[in-house]
Amino acid sequence: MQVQFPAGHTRKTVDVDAAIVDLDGTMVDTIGDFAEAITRMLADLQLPALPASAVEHMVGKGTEHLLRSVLAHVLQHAGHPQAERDAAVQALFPQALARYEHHYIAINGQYSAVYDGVAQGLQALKDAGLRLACVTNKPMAFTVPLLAAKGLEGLFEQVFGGDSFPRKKPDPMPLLKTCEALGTPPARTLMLGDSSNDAQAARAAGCPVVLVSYGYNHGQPIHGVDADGFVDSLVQLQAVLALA
Ligand SMILES: O=C(O)COP(=O)(O)O
Ligand SMILES: [Mg+2]
Repeated sequence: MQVQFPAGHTRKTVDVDAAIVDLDGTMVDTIGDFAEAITRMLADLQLPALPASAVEHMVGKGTEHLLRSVLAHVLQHAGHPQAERDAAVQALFPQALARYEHHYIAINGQYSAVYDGVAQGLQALKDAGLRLACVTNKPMAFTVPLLAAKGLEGLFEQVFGGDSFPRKKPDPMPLLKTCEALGTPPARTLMLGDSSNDAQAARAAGCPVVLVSYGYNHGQPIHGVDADGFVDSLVQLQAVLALA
């Protein structure tokens, strides 16, 4: 299958055999799940609540990064002096992680929704002969039940989470290991994601990359990210990908 990258970018066409698809912000809008698990965790630790709007900017780099960002934000707004904040985050982290994991597993998928066009767009790729893998920074214990709850698990030959390999996106390792598992060369394996994390991992791995415009990009405009193309819905991939 050939990918014709959309106009407005350096136009090029590449042949691809597979696609690696990100989860949070690309397939499922999970901010509600993150916000709910964080709210319950902070209540357990008797810390002030975090506005849901702050969560979106902290998602995408895995659980540890998320919880450290949440704790630092909450302590800062509680007037905790900067000099002591890192030590306080460090001290609170183990309990925060345990309570967060407990709550996340309990509510996983209940406050989240599959974006429009995801199932249809990915099924069209499969029907055109592309092999599909899911690669997320979300831990596997959250990823597998979420894909199942949203009816997406059957689309993927391989699923890897943030704890599947020693390094997470934006490191290229998860994409390179997935290409190995699929048996497809990186240059013929398209990355579909929603953030600079996905794009940087793809560039470093040598994978072509298309980003969705609707996800979470750490609070930055997505069109500023170095990528080969952008789509507003995964159904638009049908126009971007030409059957070869
Ligand atoms: O950071 C996370 O938990 C998940 O992020 P991703 O699915 O966008 O990789
Ligand atoms: Mg994402």
